[in-house]
Parts: sequence; structure tokens; C-alpha cells
Amino acid sequence: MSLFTEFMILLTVAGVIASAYVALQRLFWSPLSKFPGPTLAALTLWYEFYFDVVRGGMYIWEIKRLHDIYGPIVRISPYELHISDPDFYSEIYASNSRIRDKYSWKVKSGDSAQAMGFTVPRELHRERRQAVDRFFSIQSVAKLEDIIQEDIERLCARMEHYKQSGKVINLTDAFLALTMDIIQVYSFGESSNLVDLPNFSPEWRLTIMGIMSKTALINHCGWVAKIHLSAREKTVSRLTDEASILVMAASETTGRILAIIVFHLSRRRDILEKIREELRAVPSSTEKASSLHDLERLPYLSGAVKEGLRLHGGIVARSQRVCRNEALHYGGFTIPPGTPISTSSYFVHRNPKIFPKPSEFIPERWINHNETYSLDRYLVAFGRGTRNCVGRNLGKAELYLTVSKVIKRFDFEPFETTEDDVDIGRDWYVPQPLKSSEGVRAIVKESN
Ligand code: HEM
Repeated sequence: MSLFTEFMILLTVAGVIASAYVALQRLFWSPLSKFPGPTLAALTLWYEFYFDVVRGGMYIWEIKRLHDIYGPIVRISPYELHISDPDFYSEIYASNSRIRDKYSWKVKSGDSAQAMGFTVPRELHRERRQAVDRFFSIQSVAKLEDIIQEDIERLCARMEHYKQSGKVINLTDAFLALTMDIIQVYSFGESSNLVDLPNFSPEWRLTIMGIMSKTALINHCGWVAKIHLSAREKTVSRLTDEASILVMAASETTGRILAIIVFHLSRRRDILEKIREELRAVPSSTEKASSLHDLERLPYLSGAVKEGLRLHGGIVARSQRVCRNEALHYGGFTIPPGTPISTSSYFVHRNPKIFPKPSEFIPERWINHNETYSLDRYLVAFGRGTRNCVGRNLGKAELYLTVSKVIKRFDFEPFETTEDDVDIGRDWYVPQPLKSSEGVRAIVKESN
């Protein structure tokens, strides 16, 4: 036997022994071995890989199936637990006094690992977060309401052309263009004016190019360059990461939620008419567009916005939290510190005990809710705790201002668009419909 053959045999034997050790460790000696779940998921990350990478964002559906079999707490990988219990959400996504780190394995793959949303340790995240929080406060958003209104007005002008020509409009692209324009102006002082481009420039490639073209601006103008950070935190690559994530986080979520709301309202004319009635009663709505403050008080409009947020889900990805020092207790189990745990918003928003007929668009549920608890407690589209959405005030403002302005002026007749185009098909961090979807398309008409 040659030396090489002997070496290969030794290597194989060592490999088999090491694999057997890892398998035994994961199945029997790991602190997670007592948690329910499939053996294959406990043994290897290839289980998750198959559903999320090979089949493209489908692990969420497998996790749903596993909860049906194993109950509310499931070990979904060698290292991770998933909990489907709306009342445990705030324990995982806890606020200040309790340390919640992000899961380093999950964020290391992101190109933008230096961005706030991908920052693992709580302390560094806090430094980054404090630097931007005030730019997205209610007061800051209110000051910039006119900018948002101007962009919505430009979109309405485009819609007017679609109405006159009878051409089909792709509302998903239109609203993505709008939200992209707003966040660019808001953050950098100028935008790519995607709303004015033919077909609203649907190519993601163009979006990325838009982001890249803005990175140089960061050093010279806009709030990103002004933020209070230590020199270490002000490197160009760090701020570029932050800016890229910001633009994507702000546009993809808000744009798609707008398309979902407008689609459903086109099929719920009773609700549409009630919102129009509400809008007619808002004093400022005759001349200047209605202000955010007034709009948020309208029950049916709020119900529609909340249903859009609920059905979309915000970020359906399992955004894991790691309790650094604290053991959590759930259903008789003790979850050891250091374990990545998550609850996807999908499992809160689609819980039939809290939201009966969970897949249906029912704005009335937010008005007629007469339980002792507030339903808002279970609306987690913006996340919770120290790492909730920094742009939630801006996002909400865009939703209220856009829906109210657009539906006051236009009717939308869905064109070759069904529930499948708005419902969650897969989890690509943000929810996406199935690949076959061409977005929400409609014919624009004069409002009745
Ligand atoms: C209606 C629209 C929006 C929804 C539903 C939404 C949802 C979310 C959620 C659920 C998170 C938490 C992610 C996690 O746990 O890892 C988040 C984080 C974040 N969002 Fe939003 N978002 C929206 C709009 C915006 C806007 C307009 C901005 C722009 C300013 C923005 C910027 C961010 C950033 C930077 C983070 C990371 C925050 C951190 O880690 O501290 N989002 N968003």
C-alpha cells in the first residue's frame, strides 16, 4: 500500500470519527438536545440550506409544518430555536434593560455587515442606533412631510397619465419607485426620480446603481455625514453599508405594503367608500393635503393601513436574538443563554386566535375589537425592543399619506392580479410573492 493510500485511509477514518462525534454531540450532549424537533434539523444545517437556499426562501413553511407537529417550541437547526407564540414575542425582542445580541452566523453573510441592522453586540448597536434615531423621530418626519407630499404628488401626476391612456400600471413598481425616491431625498438631499422614469424603472439593478451612485454624496451632504459617531465608526465603507441598507429597508417594505393595501381596497369597495367619507370630513383635506396627524385618527384608514402591515409582515425573516446572560423559560423548558431564538412575524400576524380568518384583509377587525387586550400589541411589523425599526415613523407617514391621497383621486381595477401576487410566497428576509408574480397590476380610473 502506498504512503498516499495509507494517508487517505487515515484521513477518511478521522473524518468518520469526527462526524460521528459531532452527530452525537448535537443529538445527545448539546444543551438543545432536549428540545422537540426533527432529528435531521438537529443534526445538520443542510436541512435549513435545502429549504432556504435550494428551494429559495421556503424554510418558513417547513417551520410552520414543524410547529404543527412538535408544538410551539421547535429546534430548527443544530443551534437555533423557533417559538410560535404571540405572547412570547416581547420576551425575545425585549427592550433596554435586557441584553439582546444579534446572531453572528446569520449576519456574517450580509454584504452590509457593518450596518446597524447587522450589528451583533448590543453596545455597538446602541452607539450606531443613537446616532440616527433623532433623524427618524416623529418630529423629524413631521418636518419633512412636505417633501413626502411632493413625491406623492409626482406619483399622482404619473397615475393621471395612466388613467388617460388606459395603459396598465404596475403598482408594485410604482410604489417601490415612490418609496425609493422619498428615502433618497430624505437621507441624501436628492433622488434618482424613479417615479418619473418609464415603467417606474422596475430593474433592481438600477436600484442598486442608484444606491451606489449616492455613496460619494454621503461624505459631503445629508444627515449620514453629519451623524455623531466616533472616527472608527465614520469610515466610508461603514457609512456606505449603512446607507445601502437604509435605502433597501425603507423602500422594499413600504412600497410593497402600499401595493397590498391598494389591491385589497380595490376589492373591498365598502371599506374604500368609508375611507373616502372619512377623508372628506378631515378639515384640511380641501386645499393642502391632509396632515399625518389628522389621518392617523381615521378608523377605517388606520384599519386598512394596519391590515396592510399585518398581511405583509414587515420582515418575515427569523431575526434571531441571543440572550447573552439570561436564561429564558418557556413551556417548561429553560433556554440556555447564548442560544439564538426567534419568532417570525408571520406566526404572530397569522395566528387565528388573535386574528380570525388571518389571511383575509379585514380593516374592521381593528375597529370592532372588543377584547380586554389591545390588538395593537400583536402588530409586530416594525419589530419590538431595542432593535425595532428605526424608520417606523417615516414608514407609517408614507403609508397614511400615500393611501389617502391616491385613493381619493383614483380607482384601481386589478389587471391579471390575484391574492398570489400580494400574499407571502417566500421569505427572502422581506416577504416576497412566488417567482411567477409580475407584481400588482391595475387599470387606473377616475374615483367615483
Ligand atoms: C412600513 C415599512 C417598514 C417596515 C414594516 C419595517 C420593518 C422593520 C423591522 C421588522 C425591523 C427589525 C429587523 C430586525 O429585527 O432585524 C426593521 C429594522 C430597520 N428598519 Fe424598518 N421597516 C419599515 C420601514 C423602514 C424605513 C422607512 C426605514 C428608513 C429609515 C427603515 C429602516 C430600518 C433600519 C435601518 C432597521 C435596522 C434597525 C436596527 O437594527 O436598529 N425601515 N424594520
